[in-house]
Amino acid sequence: MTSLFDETEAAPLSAPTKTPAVQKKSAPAEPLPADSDPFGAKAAAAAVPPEKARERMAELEAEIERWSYEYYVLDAPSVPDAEYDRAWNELEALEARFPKLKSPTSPTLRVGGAVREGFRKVSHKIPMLSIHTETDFSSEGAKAFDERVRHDLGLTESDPPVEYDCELKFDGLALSLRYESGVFVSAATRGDGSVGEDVTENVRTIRSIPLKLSGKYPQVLEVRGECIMHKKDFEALNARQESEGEKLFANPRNAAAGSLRQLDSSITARRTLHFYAYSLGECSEHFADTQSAVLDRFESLGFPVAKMRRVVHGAEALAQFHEDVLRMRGDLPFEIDGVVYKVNSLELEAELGFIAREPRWACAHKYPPEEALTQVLGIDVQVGRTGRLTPVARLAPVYVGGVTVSNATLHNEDHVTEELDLRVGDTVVVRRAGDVIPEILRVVKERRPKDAVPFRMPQVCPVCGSAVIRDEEEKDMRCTGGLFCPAQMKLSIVHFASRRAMGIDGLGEKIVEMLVDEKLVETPADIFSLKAEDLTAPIQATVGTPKPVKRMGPKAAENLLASIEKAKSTTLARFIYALGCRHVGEATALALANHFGTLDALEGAEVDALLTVPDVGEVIAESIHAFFREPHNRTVIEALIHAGVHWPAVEKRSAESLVAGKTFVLTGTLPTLTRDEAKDLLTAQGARVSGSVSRRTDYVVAGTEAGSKLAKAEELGIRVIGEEELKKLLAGTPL
Ligand SMILES: NC(=O)c1ccc[n+]([C@@H]2O[C@H](COP(=O)([O-])OP(=O)(O)OC[C@H]3O[C@@H](n4cnc5c(N)ncnc54)[C@H](O)[C@@H]3O)[C@@H](O)[C@H]2O)c1
Ligand SMILES: [Zn+2]
Repeated sequence: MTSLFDETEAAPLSAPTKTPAVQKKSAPAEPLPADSDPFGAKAAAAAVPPEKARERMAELEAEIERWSYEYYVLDAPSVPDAEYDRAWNELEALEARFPKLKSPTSPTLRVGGAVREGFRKVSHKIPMLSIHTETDFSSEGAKAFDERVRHDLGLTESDPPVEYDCELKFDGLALSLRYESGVFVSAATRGDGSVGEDVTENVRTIRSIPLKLSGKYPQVLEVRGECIMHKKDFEALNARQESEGEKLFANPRNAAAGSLRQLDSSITARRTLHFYAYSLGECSEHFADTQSAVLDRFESLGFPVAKMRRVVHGAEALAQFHEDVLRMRGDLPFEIDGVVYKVNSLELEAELGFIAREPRWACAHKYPPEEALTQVLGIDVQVGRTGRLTPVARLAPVYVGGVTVSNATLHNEDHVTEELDLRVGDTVVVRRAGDVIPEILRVVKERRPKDAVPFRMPQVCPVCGSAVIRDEEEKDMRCTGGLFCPAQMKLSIVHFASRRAMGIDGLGEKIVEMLVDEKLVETPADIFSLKAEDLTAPIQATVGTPKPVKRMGPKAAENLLASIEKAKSTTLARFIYALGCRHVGEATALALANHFGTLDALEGAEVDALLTVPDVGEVIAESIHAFFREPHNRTVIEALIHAGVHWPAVEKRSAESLVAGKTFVLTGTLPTLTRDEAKDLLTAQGARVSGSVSRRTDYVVAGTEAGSKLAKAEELGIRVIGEEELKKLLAGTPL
């Protein structure tokens, strides 16, 4: 059982469901399986009637061209990668189905982007290619690649497994660094694969790139790798951009690309970029025999190479790497979108060669996308255990982060209306990374339907109908029906019964959970009408439970009833604290009791009157006022008093507290109060609490094991009191 006090509110988001293994062809809106066709792109391609194929292919080409331009040239994608990949996969599937219709300028034949104006062009003697992506996110992706390699190499089942080098697939942009006589001379982006942009001056500002090589190096050496921005640098950059009113970057990849492809290298210098080497370009001599040896040599020459890499044999070990990396993905300082498998022997690589834009000896095995597009069908409001109202977006089911997601939390009203400007009907980018609750990153405004409805938070609690107030400090809306609202009942009762509130021994979390679930207790007042039979009866057997379980043993029930009886006799301060009004801690409850003297006076107090109580500010006054204005709460309070809860009359005194302005020193262990609790109670009434005893000390409060402070007090003749006397002072009784 998770604790009732879990910080995370019980926003009962239906847990994302694992996608079914079988795909239902009839309903295209259904979530699609993670298998070979995660986005349904292939199914979509198969559904295109032949006479519509040409049109659809042209449409997809145009879309991909536009998105590529935004991504590679402007570094500002308008759609998540998954949306791009879906279009790409559909186009590829259509081209396979209708090879005659394939355009000679199809994006599937090209690598990446173009050279941005303003940059000098650089030709790559050895082209910088793309990598074939396995569309199957499961272990099948690794198997498919291994099978293809074995087939292409003409291997049979009796041949041994192929040796591979496994690496991370960095999500950044590819760079080629050129060294002559061991000195860095130039750097270029991939561009369209054969012509890239000269970014030499910008790359010089990346600290982890050596400007001079150490050890034995070839005369000419091109080191290729990925330029990336670490996650924390990305967040810092976006925070800075925001505070300066500049545009925000969609993700670390675009931030890295945007920072590197600056015409003014002083801007690049202000951004923290990193580089990881992963392949060899032009080289004036034999460099190594295997891909893993290439990386080892890069390392010894002073290049950063990712630690996480592995030489393995066969498909199963590839899949194992994929799985192992996924588990540590969240802990990496940078983003990856998958892993890369490469045939380790460079001789075999040469034998395998290339097709179109891709080498046949490597593949990218990606992870399910963490971002996807979907539509907001509605915004529901849920009530958490502390009464907080949380808007939750109901989404058209979408495959993201490896599961099908159908809702996302929206935090609070400002988040919906101001930060996101989200309306029902909007198309949004949803993100789900690791086990984190899905969230909406942004709205695709261009796709907003005309009739999209702005969101308003309800004025009453959707669970219990009590009034809702807004906590300006926390920007949260809360249900004020704390004593009545079923959503809050478990926590309310645990608090009500707690040691420092009504002090009902034996009414802990587990029992409260049972009492509320069994509907024996619906408000705190019901506690006082519990009977022994209620407590000892068997729990309603639910389907599947083998035998009925007793709610409680007879002895425990008897003890609980006795402590409930005893708790009826309390103090006004404890009672006020037990009501669990938001922001009213023990110290405030005591101040309220002393100030108003009776519950009636407190219940009837207006905000202005509440503000005159020491330590009660605007937020607390509003909260108290709203709490007692809520008729549901007053009904429960009446029922409590009717049940026999009572307290001795409080001697109404002037606002002047006996401890105000006095200096206290706390030492040793007090019987019931912790040091912090005692301190809070004192400071709430305007006392000072000091750490050391001096002539200016008025009282030393000593518990057991009091040490040197007690001795000092005696030496200086300062009054020493215990917890009982402290409580008397706090309650306004002179000693
Ligand atoms: N959102 C959009 O609008 C949009 C537009 C265009 C492209 N994209 C994204 O870009 C992808 C296609 O980009 P691509 O053609 O550059 O292919 P790619 O990024 O899928 O794979 C090739 C690239 O991987 C990188 N890489 C990272 N680690 C590597 C390693 N260890 N070894 C070798 N290479 C490594 C290199 O930069 C290489 O150029 C798409 O799948 C899509 O996700 C998105
Ligand atoms: Zn409520």
